[in-house]
Amino acid sequence: MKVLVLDGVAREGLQKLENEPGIVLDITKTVPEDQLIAIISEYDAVIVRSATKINKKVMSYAHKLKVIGRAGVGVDNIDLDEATRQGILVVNAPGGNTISATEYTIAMMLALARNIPQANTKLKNGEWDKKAFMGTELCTKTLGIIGLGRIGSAIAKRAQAMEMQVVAYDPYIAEKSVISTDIELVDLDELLERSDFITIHTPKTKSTRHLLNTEAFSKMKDGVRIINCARGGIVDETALYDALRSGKAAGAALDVFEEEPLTNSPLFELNNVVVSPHIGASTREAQIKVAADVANEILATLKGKLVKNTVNVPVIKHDLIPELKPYLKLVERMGTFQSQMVTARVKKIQIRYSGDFFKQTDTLTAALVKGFLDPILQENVNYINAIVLAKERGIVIEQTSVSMEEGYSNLITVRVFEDGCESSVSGSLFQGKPRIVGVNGYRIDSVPEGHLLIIPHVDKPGMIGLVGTVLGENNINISGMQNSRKEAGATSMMVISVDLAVPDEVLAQIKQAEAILDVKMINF
Ligand SMILES: NC(=O)c1ccc[n+]([C@@H]2O[C@H](COP(=O)([O-])OP(=O)(O)OC[C@H]3O[C@@H](n4cnc5c(N)ncnc54)[C@H](O)[C@@H]3O)[C@@H](O)[C@H]2O)c1
Ligand SMILES: O=C(O)CC[C@@H](O)C(=O)O
Repeated sequence: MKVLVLDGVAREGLQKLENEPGIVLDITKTVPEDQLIAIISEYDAVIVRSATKINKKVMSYAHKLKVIGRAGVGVDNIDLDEATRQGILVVNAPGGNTISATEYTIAMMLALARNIPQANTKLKNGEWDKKAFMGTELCTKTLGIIGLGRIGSAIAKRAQAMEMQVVAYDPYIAEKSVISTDIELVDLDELLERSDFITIHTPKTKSTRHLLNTEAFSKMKDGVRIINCARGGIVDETALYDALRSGKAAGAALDVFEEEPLTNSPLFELNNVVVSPHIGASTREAQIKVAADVANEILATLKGKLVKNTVNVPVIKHDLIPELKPYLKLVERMGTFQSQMVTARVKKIQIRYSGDFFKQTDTLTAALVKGFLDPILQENVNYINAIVLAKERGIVIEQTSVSMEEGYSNLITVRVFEDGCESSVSGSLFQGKPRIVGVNGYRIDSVPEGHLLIIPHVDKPGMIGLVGTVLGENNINISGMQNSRKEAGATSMMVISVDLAVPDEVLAQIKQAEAILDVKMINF
């Protein structure tokens, strides 16, 4: 397996990956896109910081790529939709640089309040100018934090230690009680109206792009100071420039920009703007932590283990992995079972989870759909792209969860709706091992391994013997057999485990027998 490491990711953090037998690490600086395209096809994994763009074009050359690792939080340099479409896992290292980015933001706020960079430059240019640098205290001032996640809440703690009043806007935090009681959660307009300093700590998304635009600036206090150490483009740079020129804003500190790298901007001409080249996470500690975190994720992915910090598939909590693993196997097998039962165009797959599935039903559904599509598609289907591929084929995926039922502590039932018909399979675990416990409403108990024959037939004497004889004559050994009926004399369901795949002509021989309604062979 080959891993390409770009953008100067800290080597000290990569030791685990480097020492892993069977993994070759190529570590290099940021390379231009044409060079990346020329080499990317060799690699199973790539690790980047924020400089390299892993876009659709790069991915179209990345034939072996299984995982993209981001040594940091923001993944806006990676085309997530395309990665998902191609079944490439994207992982990141979200916590490793929180403290560094937090401390840097506080440093920027102080630099802004006290004109430290400007005073430094003037004195080094030979001017002792005490009068030019009248600053402002932070104590008692109101800090507005937009985005109260890892960094936003760490900023709040530090700002409170400096006796600032903290207000915050984060529409995804519902309860005041989940955060520090001293942080006042307000709506955006109130934050804009009340804050002396505004700092942004959201990702860049459709809803945060140009969140601070001309209209937002018009609602702010005169003399407001803006800090953006999150992502360029959350502040509209033109609107900011106008606010600084008009005196509406007294200053801005920016670590991030709409276009990066950036060496020339009207903002750089303004004396009350402090800038830096996206270095909020640039400390040795943070870089070693994010490199080590992402290396662990890459290693887990390449070794086929479950991964914690996934960006484009639902996250599985590490401590749930042992519990979840047998269910993942079960649902994948159930999906494979169902795709081989299909006789007409599939319209909908409906999954019903009864019992406690650790709130991981999205992951289980992805595994089930993977199992369903895998036998019928040429392209690589995995947990990442399975749902997207199903939707592209017009298949509706529905899932519901209910509490325990039917005597099973955990039961999963999949119904597949086809043009004019439907079929179902139920599964559960027995002593930690997957079992098929129902087919089209018939109770059975079969191990989903090897080959299963599914034979609905009229409930009358001699049917089991008939099928057993045909299989025996063709030297096919039966390793398990179940027969189930709903009522006497109606239809029964025979489920037979066989040691070998049954040839088509033998299936046809069984099928033509009187009272046999159908024969399907399911291969796992
Ligand atoms: N300058 C740097 O070098 C540097 C370093 C680390 C992180 N970052 C950036 O800092 C930002 C925050 O990182 P984090 O680790 O705290 O992320 P996080 O995911 O922990 O927190 C983000 C918060 O933003 C909130 N949010 C999302 N959309 C919002 C909206 N429309 N309005 C208000 N709040 C919204 C979320 O609810 C969440 O609480 C990210 O953009 C990250 O890329 C920059
Ligand atoms: O890696 C970097 O240099 C930037 C990191 C930061 O922007 C992040 O989102 O984690």
